[in-house]
Amino acid sequence: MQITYKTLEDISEIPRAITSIENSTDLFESIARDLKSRCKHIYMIGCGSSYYIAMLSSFPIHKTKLMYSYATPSSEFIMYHNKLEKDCCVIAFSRSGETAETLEALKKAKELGAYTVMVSISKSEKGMSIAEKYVYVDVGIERGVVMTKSFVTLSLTGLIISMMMVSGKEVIDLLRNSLNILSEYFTNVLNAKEIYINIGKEIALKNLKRFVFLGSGPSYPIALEASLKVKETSYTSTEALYSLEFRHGPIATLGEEQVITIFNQHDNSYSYVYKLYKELRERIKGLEKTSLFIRFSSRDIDDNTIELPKIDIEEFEALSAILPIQLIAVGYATTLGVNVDAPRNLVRFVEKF
Ligand SMILES: O=P(O)(O)OC[C@H]1O[C@](O)(CO)[C@@H](O)[C@@H]1O
Repeated sequence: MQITYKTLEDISEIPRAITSIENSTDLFESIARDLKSRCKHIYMIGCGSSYYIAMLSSFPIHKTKLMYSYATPSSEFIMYHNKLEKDCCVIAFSRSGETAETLEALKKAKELGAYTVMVSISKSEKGMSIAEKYVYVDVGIERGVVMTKSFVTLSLTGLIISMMMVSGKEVIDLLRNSLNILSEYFTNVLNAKEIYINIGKEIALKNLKRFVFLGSGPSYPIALEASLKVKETSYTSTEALYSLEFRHGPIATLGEEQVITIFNQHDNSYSYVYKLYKELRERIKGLEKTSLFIRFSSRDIDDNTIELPKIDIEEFEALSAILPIQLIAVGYATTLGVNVDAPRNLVRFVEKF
């Protein structure tokens, strides 16, 4: 049976969204230049998926140490940040531009003397009235409640602005090339989408109801987002951990019926995470029917691996795994009978807190 969901339509528009992002690089460059001239400390905030976008986007700055970048949920910013450094800037990510905690956090940031920026795919009057700079990325509306196309769009926008802040003009060619590779990969995944939807179906038919997502560095926010995507579409118990943290306690769950997903991107973490993957696979020999392994990587492809594109920007490689995960989540949830377009209790944005 052909599945037609708004969420799937949103996912199918991701390559087109990347074209819009490519066409906005001049805008992103001017924003990066402006931020670079004003700030030494950057806070990136958001709620839910938008907080994970903030985490991913802060990574390129964080690793250079040229400036300080911190990612924090909007709510934590409200409750725990009563003083900010000099030359501080707060960048908020929000699909709607309307989430109550994010707007409140921006107001507070402004009062504390920070320069405030909001990045959104919506033209929110509230957001525009609070943020000093409003970055609207036009990729069309998102019809589903869960963030899919918007997650990729806002992540790429944040990453591009961050990279432009800590690099020279030479980064533009690298970014364009990487966006092309990413778009081509996503198009190929979408052309073969039944493969990924069927992985989700199979997991549901095996009755596996626990998911663990392991990621390091830029893959950690992707693990968090993957975990949230499966949780909010299927109400299943999911968790995300830093990869090697699995050995420190959670390894006791090995042998339980569960799906373990490892993001093994090609950067400093590669050999450590690959070693962990091989070790875990060895330990569950004989239990493959109930302990399913999914590995995402661009290297050492084996039967458990979903191949990622080779991209020089590690954050882009990490992000590439999200589209297959979104399709797996849709296949899993719909097989369990959940309407992924309208998950229980979930609203498009939280209006009060
Ligand atoms: O990006 P926004 O619109 O601020 O929303 C953030 C979060 O709030 C929700 O829209 C609803 O809680 C989530 O889907 C999302 O992760």
